[in-house]
Amino acid sequence: MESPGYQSGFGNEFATEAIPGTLPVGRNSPQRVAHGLYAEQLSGTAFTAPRGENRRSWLYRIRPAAMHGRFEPFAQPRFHDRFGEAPVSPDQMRWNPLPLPEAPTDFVEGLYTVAGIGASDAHAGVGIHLYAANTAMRGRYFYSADGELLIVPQQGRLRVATELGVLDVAPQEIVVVPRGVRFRVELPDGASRGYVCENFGALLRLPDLGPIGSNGLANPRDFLTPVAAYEQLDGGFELIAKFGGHLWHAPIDHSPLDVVAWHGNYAPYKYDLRRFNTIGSISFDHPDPSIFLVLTSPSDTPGVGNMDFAIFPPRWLVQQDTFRPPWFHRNVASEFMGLVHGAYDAKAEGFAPGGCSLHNCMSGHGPDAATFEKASAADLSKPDVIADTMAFMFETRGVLKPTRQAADAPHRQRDYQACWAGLRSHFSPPG
Ligand SMILES: O=C(O)Cc1cc(O)ccc1O
Ligand SMILES: [Fe+2]
Repeated sequence: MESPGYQSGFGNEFATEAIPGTLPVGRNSPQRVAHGLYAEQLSGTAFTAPRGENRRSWLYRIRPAAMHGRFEPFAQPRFHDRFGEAPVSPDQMRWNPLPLPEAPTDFVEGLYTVAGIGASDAHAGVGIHLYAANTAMRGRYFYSADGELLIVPQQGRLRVATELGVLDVAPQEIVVVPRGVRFRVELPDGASRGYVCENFGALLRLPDLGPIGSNGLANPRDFLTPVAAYEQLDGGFELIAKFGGHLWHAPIDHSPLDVVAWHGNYAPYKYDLRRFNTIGSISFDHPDPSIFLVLTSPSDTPGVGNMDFAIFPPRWLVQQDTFRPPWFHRNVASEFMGLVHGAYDAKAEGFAPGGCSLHNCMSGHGPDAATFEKASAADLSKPDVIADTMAFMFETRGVLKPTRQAADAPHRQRDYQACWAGLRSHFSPPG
């Protein structure tokens, strides 16, 4: 399973063979597949979804996915769908980075659920998880039947070996593993950490660009899907599934990463966030953060995301007569933020790379007191450059309910609200 080669484009009809001549020509399911392989379809949308949304792939593999032992419950109590076990407070919340483990911990063992909304069987909402891990998954494969996984590494590279090929992903890149696709994560840099959004809703897609035109934001050709790569391994392995909010494991006597060729438009992909073409105001005012949208999972209501993935990349600020950082605001949407690299322009201190914050529906937030003072006095005759930074937001239409472990976590910053305490009243009425 070497050679991360990639095919470029978003949601394309890809076709790829690790052994030339494997894909059937002009049909999907011939009586006998080349090289003695099995044909298997993997669907990511309803069979009857409109053509523009329909996603499925055909996999030509050594053994079908049906072959494994019986599933039993798998104990990993930090990774689950029990959002909001206690009443959800409207408090603004922030956490320091999840501590890296000391004992050997692989990607699945290192997953830690922070918050979420909705459920996989309602096909709406998300689960938001962190991971902190230090060892490769050995003899172990994982899939989520509950949602696609948008993984945002913050520290350490990931080698994500999937049924459809291998993706090497570094901090400031993201990877999306579709619902159902089996994979193994290796950690070439050892101790590693990051964020995961498990999307229970409609599949992530590129947003419409409206008046921006036909180019800009995340461009389709910068999304990379792996070429086919397979491993032929027999042994006493384990298949772990997240299914209905619970974890299960079954014995499997071979590697499920045994797809020799595949074609279709349902496949994992990666994207380098530094390729994002950032568009902003060149006159006045700070635009809404929707201008930073990378991917969106639409809801049934036009224009309202089930989940929006936005980033805050390096950029120039040139606006005149403008308070340039993010404004104070309350939103109908709920905002979970993480920081991959550098510092975030609304928070002078306390928002560390690897940390996260949660500003729920209608909870007031915005720049901290130090940022407000500095930006209110800044010299606007010169542009500012925001360099060396990469923050992101998972924004949902529903309230994000923290898990009990996140609400009670020792790494939660109980004094977070103090960052606004220094915002004094400057009001001086005339006369
Ligand atoms: O709260 C935040 O920091 C995220 C954010 C950034 C921005 O530029 C405008 C609105 C917004 O919610
Ligand atoms: Fe916000």
